[in-house]
Amino acid sequence: MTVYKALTIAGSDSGGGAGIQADLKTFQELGVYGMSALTAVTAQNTLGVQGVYPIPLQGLKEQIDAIGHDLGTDTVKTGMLHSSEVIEAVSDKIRTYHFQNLVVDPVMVAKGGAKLLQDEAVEALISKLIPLATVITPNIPEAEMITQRKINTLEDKKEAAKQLIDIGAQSVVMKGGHEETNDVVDLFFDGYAFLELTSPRIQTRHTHGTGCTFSSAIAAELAKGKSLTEAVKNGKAFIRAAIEHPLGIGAGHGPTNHWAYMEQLRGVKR
Ligand SMILES: Nc1ncnc2c1ncn2[C@@H]1O[C@H](COP(=O)(O)OP(=O)(O)O)[C@@H](O)[C@H]1O
Ligand SMILES: Cc1ncc(COP(=O)(O)O)c(N)n1
Repeated sequence: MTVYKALTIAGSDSGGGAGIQADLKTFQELGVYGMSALTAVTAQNTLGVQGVYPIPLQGLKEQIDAIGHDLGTDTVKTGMLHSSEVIEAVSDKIRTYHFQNLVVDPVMVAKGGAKLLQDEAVEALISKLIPLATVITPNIPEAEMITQRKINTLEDKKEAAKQLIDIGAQSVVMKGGHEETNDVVDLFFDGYAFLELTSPRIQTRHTHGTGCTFSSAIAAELAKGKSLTEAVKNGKAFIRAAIEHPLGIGAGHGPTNHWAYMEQLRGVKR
């Protein structure tokens, strides 16, 4: 049996909708063996983030070493990295172990407004991590922060995507969840051609962890050897199903449904 492996380097969400919990659920659903290196523990639920507790840097490094020395991985996904020290340590480890297929979700702010990345860490993201990325998956505010340009039109999105490639990413998916259009358009750019991934905008408040889930689905598909374009298309199908069939739990921004995509493929009704 071939076992495909994926490592998430991200924060813990006690509420289970975002962070490493969302990542590991997504890996599992897509048939990939999930591993994790925790950057921080958050006390969090559908109402917001109540606390952020960074893991000591040495503890984070040892978690990645533990995987690098023994199990190895077919893909790495990064989420909440919190500080420039963490970004530098993670970039060093990725280079040391020659980890392939890096999906960088440049998490900055939680849906409720809590800061998950310190402002001064954006510089480290640009100089250390983005140049290693196979694909980077910013939402519009994150892309604006990294490129220092306002993004309003499709042309703006394309220019920002080109800038992210110039910084060193191999490809970009600029996510359209934060726009106000009828359809959600995620723009994929591999440095050569643009591909618009369009789906109807679902009217829902249950969007906690959408970015984490989407980037993990892409990472899982890359681990299985799918091409970048296939991985991004399948990732979009995974998150679309997860948003379309929310679990309806929690009083605030509830989690997405990580079972929905595979249940849809298997024709299962919950
Ligand atoms: N209301 C929605 N309807 C359909 N798809 C959505 C919706 N909101 C987000 N998505 C999808 O979820 C993924 C994450 O998008 P986005 O919300 O922009 O990222 P983030 O969670 O990082 O802020 C994207 O693939 C986007 O297309
Ligand atoms: C630990 C952690 N990591 C990431 C997010 C971002 O979530 P989203 O995917 O909704 O942007 C979060 N709320 N908590």
